[in-house]
Order: sequence, then C-alpha cells, then structure tokens
Amino acid sequence: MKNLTQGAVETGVYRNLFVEYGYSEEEVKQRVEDAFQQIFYGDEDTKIFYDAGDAGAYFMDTGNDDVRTEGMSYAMMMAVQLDRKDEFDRVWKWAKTNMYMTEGRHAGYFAWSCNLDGSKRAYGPAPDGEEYFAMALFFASHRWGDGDEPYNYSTQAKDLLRDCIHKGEHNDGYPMWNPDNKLIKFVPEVEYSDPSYHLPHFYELFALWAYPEDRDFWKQAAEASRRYLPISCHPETGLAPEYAHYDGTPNNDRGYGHFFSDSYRVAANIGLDAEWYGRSDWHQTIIDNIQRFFADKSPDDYRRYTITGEPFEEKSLHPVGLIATNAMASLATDGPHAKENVDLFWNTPVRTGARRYYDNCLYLFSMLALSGNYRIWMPKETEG
Ligand SMILES: O[C@@H]1[C@@H](O)[C@H](O[C@@H]2CO[C@@H](O[C@@H]3CO[C@@H](O[C@@H]4CO[C@@H](O)[C@H](O)[C@H]4O)[C@H](O)[C@H]3O)[C@H](O)[C@H]2O)OC[C@H]1O
Repeated sequence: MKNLTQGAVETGVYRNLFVEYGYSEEEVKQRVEDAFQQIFYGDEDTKIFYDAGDAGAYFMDTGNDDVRTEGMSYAMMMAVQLDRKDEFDRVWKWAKTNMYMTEGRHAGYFAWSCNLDGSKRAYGPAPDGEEYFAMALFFASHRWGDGDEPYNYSTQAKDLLRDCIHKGEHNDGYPMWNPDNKLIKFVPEVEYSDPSYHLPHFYELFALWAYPEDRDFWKQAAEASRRYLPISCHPETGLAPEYAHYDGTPNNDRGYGHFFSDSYRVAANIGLDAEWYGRSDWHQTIIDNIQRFFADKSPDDYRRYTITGEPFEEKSLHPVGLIATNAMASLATDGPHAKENVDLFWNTPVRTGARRYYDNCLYLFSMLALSGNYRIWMPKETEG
C-alpha cells in the first residue's frame, strides 16, 4: 500500500464488493434498481424525489420539510451515475432557479435550504452542496455533452468552482475553502471545517477540469484533505466529530463536536477515495478502527458518541444511514469486519417514515458504490 497524499492516479477499477462477498450479479443489479425506484418513485413512505412540474423536481428533506443543496446535489450525483438525464436536468433546473443567489455577500453560491415552493429559507450556503453540484455537473458534461444554459454543465461547474475559491478576493464575500491551508470550511464565513465535507477524490478531478488557473489549488486541496482526514478521526475509535478545527480537534462551540449525523459520511468518503484513487495505510487504519468500534453495537441502539466512544443517551437519528456508510467504508479495507458490514447493509431495507431523507441518500450512495456503480466519468475523448 502506498501513502497517498501526492501523485494520485485514478485506479479505473470499480469493484462489485457484493459479488466478491457472495451475492449474485443478478440480485445485486436488482437491488440497485429497487433502491433507485423506491427512493425516486416509490410510495410516500420511501420516496424523497418529488416532481414539481415545469419547475423541475427536488429531493425533500422529509424530516425538516425543506429542500437542501445537500440533497439536490446528491440527487444529481445519483442520476448521473445511473444515466438518468431527465431526473438530473429537472433537479438542476429547480436548484438553479430557486436556490442560486445572484446578489448579496453569497452571490454565486446556492442557498442551502429552501421551502418546497422554492422560496429561500436561508440565504447562506453549505459547501458540501457546491462540491457535489460541481462534480455531478462535470460528470453530466462527460456522459451527455453540454447543452444550452443552464445545461451547459461544464461551464456551470467551472464557474461555481471559481466562486468557491476566489470569492472574497475583491471584498465580495468569503471563499468556501481557506486560501492558505486549502481546507473546506463548514460555511464560508467561519474558520473551521466539517470532516464529512472533505472529498479529496473530487478535488483530484477538479484539478483536471476546473479553469486552468484554478487547477493547482485543487491539487493542493486534495493533498490537504488527505492530510486532514487522519487528524480529524480519533486514533482509536476512528470517529470524527461533526465540526472540527483546522488542526483536526473537535469544535464543540455549537454542540457539534461529537460523532453524529454529519460524521457518518466520513467513512463512506474514505471508502470512495480508496476506490477511485487507491488504498493507503491511513484509509484502512481509520476504517478498521470505525468498524471495530461498531462491531459490538446493535443498530437498534446506535447513539450519539464522543469521538473517544462515550455514548450519550441520545439515539442515532439515522441508523440506516450509519449502516450504509460503515458498509461503503469496506471499499477501503479487507479487515476483520469488512464483510459483516456489507452483509448488515445488504440485509437492511431502505428507511421508511419522516426521517428517511438522509438515511436513504446514504443508502443509495452505498448501494451504488458497493456494486461498482459509483464511478469517475471521464471526458469521452480521454477514455480508454
Ligand atoms: O447564517 C448562517 C447559516 O446559513 C448557516 O447555515 C448552515 C448551513 O449548512 C447546514 O448544513 C447542512 C445541513 O446539515 C447537514 O446534513 C444534515 C445531517 O443531518 C440530517 O438530519 C439532515 O437531514 C441533513 O441535512 C448538511 O450536510 C449541510 O449541508 C447547517 O445545518 C446550517 O446551520 O450556519 C451559519 C450561519 O451563520
């Protein structure tokens, strides 16, 4: 294994871990299709995708009755991975029409939360949305080609990334990445991070496809995030806090210095980085630690935890999401708990009820990744 902080190259290999662990190709294919159908077109108890007619379509946060850039950008990533151009374009239309801000200090970003009628609930952005929008837009450009605005996907992605790193240079707001340490911020106006926002495997691709003058920044951001993840995950439990300072220590100023909903994504992200760019010692160490921590815990009793592993009384809000991310993490390890996490996820149905949005987003991502269907889509001319 290499120590991957520099010189990353795509593996081009997309394992079907379900098949490696004994499930048949046919049943895996069916599960992916079933999950997609339940989450996009299922009954009211499982779906989170809603048609808004001429306005497009949206993913609803069913627990908060709003539409979030997080979910919209996730929906676009799912759609492009599954070659669903119609769903992709309808979600992008809704997001660009209703969420994009053209004035104020956050002009150029997307309002992180909107009401179902498209009116804004907040006028601030959440950077995890922007990074997923940009990645999904590049992949759409490569799979389907660019169209007329707003379906000129690659230009939309490049413009968005330019704002993400250059805002603030002319007293026009704040960048989403700190220009000095190249770490993504929780929100643009603060100087701390959210470990679950770190997607070095995306930044490697931004370094290939962003405007030429921005590419070196993204290369450095990938390296910075690969240094940051190991220092923000606890050395024994592997647990990351929801918010963390730039030195990796938990930021509990607003009560988010513990392992809870946001944090779940760290394991999944490390799994995908290992899949796309190759596994390093640190990927495997963190995931082995996390999977060992959860090995003796029942999903019915998942809690909020300090990153040292002390449980709070409070139960996990999204246990299905946690099962999904701990399974996706198995892409980064062949450790003793890798298979049992995949088996547990396989035997877990999609979440039903009001809190299903976040769980089911993580569920479909994990289903895609573990079946070899969460891929880098290169520009056609450089394929092969
Ligand atoms: O004035 C600003 C506020 O605008 C600013 O708002 C923050 C914007 O980012 C928000 O984070 C998103 C929502 O939470 C995370 O995922 C949730 C995980 O738990 C699930 O239950 C839930 O369904 C998920 O949506 C997302 O990853 C983020 O995109 C944050 O919550 C807002 O506070 O805050 C600073 C103020 O100065």
